Amino acid sequence: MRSLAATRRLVSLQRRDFSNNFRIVEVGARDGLQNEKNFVPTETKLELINRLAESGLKTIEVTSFVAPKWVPQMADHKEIVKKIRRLDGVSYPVLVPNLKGLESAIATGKVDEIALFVAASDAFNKKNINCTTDESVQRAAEVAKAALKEGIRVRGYISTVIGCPYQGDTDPREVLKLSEQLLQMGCYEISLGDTIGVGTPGSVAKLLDALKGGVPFEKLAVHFHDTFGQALANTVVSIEKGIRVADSSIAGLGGCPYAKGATGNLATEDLAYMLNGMGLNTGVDLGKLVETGQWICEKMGRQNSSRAASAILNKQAKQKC
Ligand SMILES: CC(C)(COP(=O)([O-])OP(=O)([O-])OC[C@H]1O[C@@H](n2cnc3c(N)ncnc32)[C@H](O)[C@@H]1OP(=O)([O-])[O-])[C@@H](O)C(=O)NCCC(=O)NCCSC(=O)C[C@@](C)(O)CC(=O)[O-]
Repeated sequence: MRSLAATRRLVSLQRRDFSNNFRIVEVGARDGLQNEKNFVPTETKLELINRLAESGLKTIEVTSFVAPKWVPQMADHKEIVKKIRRLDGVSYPVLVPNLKGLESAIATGKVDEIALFVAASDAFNKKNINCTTDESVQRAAEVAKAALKEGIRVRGYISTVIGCPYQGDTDPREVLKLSEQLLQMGCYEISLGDTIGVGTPGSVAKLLDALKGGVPFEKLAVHFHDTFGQALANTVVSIEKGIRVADSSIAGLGGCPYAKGATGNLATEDLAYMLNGMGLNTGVDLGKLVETGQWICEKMGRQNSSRAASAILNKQAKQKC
């Protein structure tokens, strides 16, 4: 017979959904590259996506169907979705800002999942997608409706959930309202974006507590940028609160073109290393991730921002000597 204390512990764990499975949503090919000034050749992007899939990642955001005038790096979106080597069991979503983007994505005949995005700040929405928050919700609703009609799965992003570069701190109640609206539109998951990486375990806990009760946590993901070096700590807090999905970017690539000073996302290698250590199952091969991260950094002539990758590569180099 189980003791009363053990039963209480089990019930409490079940309530908080402490499942051992954790899904990493890889956003390096989109969020990671969109801010790069020099155009990354399409062939390099394709090889990056194919390598990421081979490392065991199950969701890889591959590009965005935004206006090339706004983000020239993503102008090869059609070619990308047509030429990826698709693996069974892997989803390859694309970011879509409006109906025009959705129509282009559908025309490729290859898109079965999209991601919509709105921000919890009028000022950021205006800079990023040239409309107010209310207009962005209306736009997102139209896109979601049209996508779902075509049998396309829809994920939703909320940006600036902690702070906005133009407006300051974000009120968690605004994030709650937007989350409910995105769920009503039919988004299967909401990714909470700390776009400029200002969050701390304190502010992230406050946000998640404000969402508790209003949004099912199994429908939430977190998307941390690492500007202040808080992304891993913020992820741990989110895990403690019951979240089991996080977005990250290989080698910590990235930054938002409309959020000056924001650095890349949490590095996928750092996230995978930490989750392994916490006994959470991601299904990814850390060694392959590290190779891919280093490969893309060498291709782009940039430094690898993953601390775990640098440590692993240093150790390997020493062993060779
Ligand atoms: C939304 C718009 C298009 C509005 O931009 P706009 O200028 O207001 O749009 P418009 O409807 O007036 O059209 C202007 C021109 O763009 C064209 N156009 C219009 N739409 C499209 C389209 N889909 N694809 C291709 N072309 C398009 C349209 O046809 C027209 O062409 P013209 O007649 O001048 O030749 C623009 O502001 C835009 O593309 N913004 C995207 C900015 C962006 O990509 N930001 C980064 C992604 S969000 C992010 O990174 C945050 C996230 C998700 O990662 C989470 C986090 O970290 O918080």
